[in-house]
Amino acid sequence: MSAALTTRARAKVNLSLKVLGRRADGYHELESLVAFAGVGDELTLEPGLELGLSIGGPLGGGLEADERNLVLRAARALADEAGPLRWGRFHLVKRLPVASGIGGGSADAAGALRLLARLNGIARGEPALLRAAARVGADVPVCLDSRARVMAGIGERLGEPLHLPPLFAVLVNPGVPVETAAVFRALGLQPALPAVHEGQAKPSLRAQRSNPEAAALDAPLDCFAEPVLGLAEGKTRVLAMTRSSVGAAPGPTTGLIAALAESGNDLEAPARRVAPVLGEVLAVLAALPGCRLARMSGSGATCFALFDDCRASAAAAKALQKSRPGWWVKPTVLR
Ligand SMILES: C[C@@](CO)(OP(=O)(O)O)[C@H](O)COP(=O)(O)OP(=O)(O)OC[C@H]1O[C@@H](n2ccc(N)nc2=O)[C@H](O)[C@@H]1O
Ligand SMILES: Nc1ncnc2c1ncn2[C@@H]1O[C@H](COP(=O)(O)OP(=O)(O)O)[C@@H](O)[C@H]1O
Repeated sequence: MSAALTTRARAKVNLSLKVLGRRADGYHELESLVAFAGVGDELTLEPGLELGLSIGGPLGGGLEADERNLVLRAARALADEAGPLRWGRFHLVKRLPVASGIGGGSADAAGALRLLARLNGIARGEPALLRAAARVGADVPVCLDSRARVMAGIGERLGEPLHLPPLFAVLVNPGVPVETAAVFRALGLQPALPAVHEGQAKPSLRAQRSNPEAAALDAPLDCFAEPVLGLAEGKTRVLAMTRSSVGAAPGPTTGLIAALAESGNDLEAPARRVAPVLGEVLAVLAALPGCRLARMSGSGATCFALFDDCRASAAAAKALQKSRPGWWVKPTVLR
């Protein structure tokens, strides 16, 4: 019997998130600069004949270890894509809040795929692995190797890994689970009509928008155009951002934060309608001494604050743990 295999399922943080439009199937086209935190869940695979899952950890309480769990869904998806697998029993130590915009479940699914790939000698770039990831959830592909990059499409188009300067952050969750689908619904974009004939006039995204917030979104691209957003374009913009940050005084971290301040998260406003406590979280973070940027990750409700150095982020986390004992507060470095 082989020894147990272990992996870390790191929290994903959407440093910026732009919604470009809604596809005919209802999913939304995004462009997001994603980074990963030092904090995460832990996943172990004990090789054996049966596929199984047990869950522990401080935040594992409300999570069922049944076939709906993303760990088992990922295992089944890989078996569908790659054929019969050697498998075993997973144990998940849940440290990330559930349904919180930092992709804990997606990271667990990606971790399960990595462990099964190791056990079965499946290479990291194997198409079956990537297909299985995309089948399980929009955020799973980017969590496969958990490196900072631009993610586009609905999450299946990934830019090259980026070497961002370290971002000293505090992650905060007020303990209110937020369903991703509810936030996208609250954005209020109508699905695009499917394109029937080549060359046919294509309805603009602007025309689809059914509320003022959505209308305020800047949509330079038509969702029928392929690619919706050349990943190269997104990548160039991020590289320009990090490059300009390198030259900016006093350091790359500060420069990157300044560049990020010019972007935003298009899901923040609809998420605030779904979970009004977000307004309070963001205000509290913005008022922390040394906070350079306060923003929501993904569809919420986890928010992050960025600081110039780790002393400032550690002090802010300490103050927050004291003043808001009911909130989940984690100082971490995003990379
Ligand atoms: C918004 C993001 C940003 O990174 O993060 P989270 O807030 O979930 O962490 C992701 O796109 C979420 O990815 P993930 O959580 O894997 O989404 P899925 O399970 O595939 O989809 C959940 C639901 O969200 C909606 N959805 C999701 C992704 C997307 N690009 N467009 C959508 O409209 C769909 O209604 C879908 O049924
Ligand atoms: N292993 C898992 N960890 C977290 N959530 C899971 C897991 N398996 C299934 N889920 C379900 O997936 C949904 C998304 O969870 P999660 O990835 O934590 O949030 P988000 O997509 O907002 O980042 C939740 O509704 C949760 O019930």
